[in-house]
Amino acid sequence: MPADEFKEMWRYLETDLPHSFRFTGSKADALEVRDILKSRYIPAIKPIQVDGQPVEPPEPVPFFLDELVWNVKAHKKVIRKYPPFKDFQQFLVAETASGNISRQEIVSMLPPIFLHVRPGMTVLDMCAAPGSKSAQLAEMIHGDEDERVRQVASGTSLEKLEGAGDYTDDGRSTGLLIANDADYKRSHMLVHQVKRLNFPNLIVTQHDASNYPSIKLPTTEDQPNRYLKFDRILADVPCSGDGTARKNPNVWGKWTPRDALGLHNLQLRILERGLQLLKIGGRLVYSTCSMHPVENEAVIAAAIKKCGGVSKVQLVDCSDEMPLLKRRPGLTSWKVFDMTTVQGKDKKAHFFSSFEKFEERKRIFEKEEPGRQFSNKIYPDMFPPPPVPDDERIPLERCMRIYPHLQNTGAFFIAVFEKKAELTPSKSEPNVRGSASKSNEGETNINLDDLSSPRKRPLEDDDGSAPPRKLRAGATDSDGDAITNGDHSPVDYQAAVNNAEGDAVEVAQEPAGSNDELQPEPSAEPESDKSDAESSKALESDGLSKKKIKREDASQEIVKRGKRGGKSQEEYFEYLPEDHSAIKQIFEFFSISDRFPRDRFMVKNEEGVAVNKIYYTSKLTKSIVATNKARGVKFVHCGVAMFVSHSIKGDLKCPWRLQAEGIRIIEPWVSARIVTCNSRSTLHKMLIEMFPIANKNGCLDLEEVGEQLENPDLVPGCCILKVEANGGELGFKFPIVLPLWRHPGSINVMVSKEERLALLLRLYNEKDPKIRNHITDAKKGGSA
Ligand SMILES: C[S@@+](CC[C@H](N)C(=O)[O-])C[C@H]1O[C@@H](n2cnc3c(N)ncnc32)[C@H](O)[C@@H]1O
Repeated sequence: MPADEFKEMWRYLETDLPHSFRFTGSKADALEVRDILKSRYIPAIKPIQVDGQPVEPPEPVPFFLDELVWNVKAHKKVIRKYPPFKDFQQFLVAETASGNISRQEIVSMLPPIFLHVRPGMTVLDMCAAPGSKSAQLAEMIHGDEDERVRQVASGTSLEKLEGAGDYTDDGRSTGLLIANDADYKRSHMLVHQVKRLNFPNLIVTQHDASNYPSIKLPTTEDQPNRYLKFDRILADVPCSGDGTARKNPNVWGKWTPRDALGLHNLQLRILERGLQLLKIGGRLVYSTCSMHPVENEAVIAAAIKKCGGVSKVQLVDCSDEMPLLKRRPGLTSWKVFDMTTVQGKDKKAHFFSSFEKFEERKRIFEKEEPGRQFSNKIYPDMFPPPPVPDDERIPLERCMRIYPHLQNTGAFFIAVFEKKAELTPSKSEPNVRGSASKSNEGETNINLDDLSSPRKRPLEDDDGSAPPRKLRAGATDSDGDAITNGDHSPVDYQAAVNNAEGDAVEVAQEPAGSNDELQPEPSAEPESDKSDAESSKALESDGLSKKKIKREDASQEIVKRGKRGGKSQEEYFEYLPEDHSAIKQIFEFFSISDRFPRDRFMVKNEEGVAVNKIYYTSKLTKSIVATNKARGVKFVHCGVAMFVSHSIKGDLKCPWRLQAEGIRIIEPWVSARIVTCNSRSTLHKMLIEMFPIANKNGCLDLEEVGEQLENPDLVPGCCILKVEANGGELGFKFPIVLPLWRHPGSINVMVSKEERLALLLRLYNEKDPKIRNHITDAKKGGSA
């Protein structure tokens, strides 16, 4: 990078990163919420002036389509001070809670876009926690299936619906996302994040990605041993995180060159495993939030070499993709940087352009300065690949480097691969350890029994050290060396880089370092089953006490045990037979079409008893979970909660109610117990009232909803409250479907407080603090 540009980059690195967010969910929903931002909040913010100068209102980021990604540059003091900004902030918080907005760094949104995921594809996210990119991938697999299912269920033939992607499951996407993370706590953060998506084509696993198990597919007559290969793979690997310095200022104090040296091998093994698991013709994106070539181009070059060269895997030239995204080409030459000390002091930086030069310098030091030690993690493949004939050359310039100054973002590295042929296993395969073996087609078959053995930790590195767990948090030096680098000014750094080969450069005194984690993480608490608690509160609100359920949902117990032990615990995923009495009862009560599959319902207890909750998964999810759970694949999560059981006082024809999470999946196929609402004021009444509301013979007039409740066939139990898109006087563009509990003389809407607040704000711009407090403060007895 030219010196002037480097200074410019440094200037940006020293400034705060603008906040950014993305509209999420199905495209139609995302566009609607975006339009509320554009029509309600932006015009109110635009006239604000600070010290006579107009403020910068939130604005869409130009290289993302459809204005679905926005930047907020205004300072937080301004946001706190001015009411239109405060309103906007309230909207952001509410929509984030209800899953329509996701706060995410701009650069972090890029890797999934370069994957070109379409509905129907099988996708693996190898290092997925906390899950922001998994959410993007899930949305892409989902496509516009909500709309398609609606049309198919109302009689349109599937063939008539055009569009890219496989929706042959009666309008539903046939695709699958497997989101994986090696870390127990982080994998539960991931579950928390992806659960909000209510996406049945999703599995969360907890494995070391560098040894990711081969996933078996159900046997067929001619193919007894079939393994899943993925159409798309994201390897957003653990990295030293220097690209996040704007967001995580602690990077300045904690970063050391050894972070990258310690991570290179793990990154390489993860990438290699990803390329093995990829279909021929499939795409893999490798990404880091680091600018360090040892974690980036060096990993890319080494992986291609180990996989058999450019005839097997190619780097894709993406220069015509996202044309408005400013980027720099990948590096083709670089130096490897280490920092040495003697007894923790006398810090010196060394740069090497080849492994030979490094070894030479090491030998000199061994003789002349025996106390001074280099990292023992410098390997030949960390250096630029040597010159080769043109047809073997790896075009590293096709990698993409996003620097902070190019468009006021964090830094990121992205490389896109396409697999051209089965891989040639390299002789010294570094990513296959222990009992892994090679099949004929370059597939690594891992003996899962070995992996689950406590004696043989699959996460261990060559030297027995576990891979870094605190990722992007300036991975602690794997040599146990406590060095942190100094406060490099651009001049120091440049001087060091330009210095003669391997010569030591004194590095400025390090500032008082902070021991804070670099990246504040969301709560690492394992996910608890909130909706169960919600549902019991809802019932208590009826004055109906929940009978003691004899058995807890086993998964809750497991989560609690897991929390105590901090270790992975077994989860249960038991599918119910399609003629199970509970399924039969539910299908009859709600008059659910026979076209809706009955064989994909699952419970999460060891005995497979439908006692508390019934979950729904996609077909492929079911076949993968059922085929692999006994093979030792660690499934952490799958399934969308669809039915919840209540034992309440009084006779109920059907004790099962539809759960808010799953209602949109099944509603198009339901033809009984639907209550429609086309009045703004009635819907408003139902949303602001936390307690059961009486029908028109009682204290509140529920207009046409009240009339529907007069129908004697609508016996107590769960109903669906339905507001059609663009229906009646409402003018809402959203179709709304919510679970509604019908009591003998009253009803209540069964959604969480957060969702209720978000709906009121979105649909009615309801900001009345009395109403909001009434909902927020509702204790037991409210339906939220
Ligand atoms: C850069 S973060 C991933 C961020 C994530 N893709 C997102 O966008 O939210 C890297 C993740 O890799 C995980 N990790 C570290 N070592 C791993 C390994 N050997 N296998 C799988 N995951 C690993 C960490 O727990 C961490 O959550």
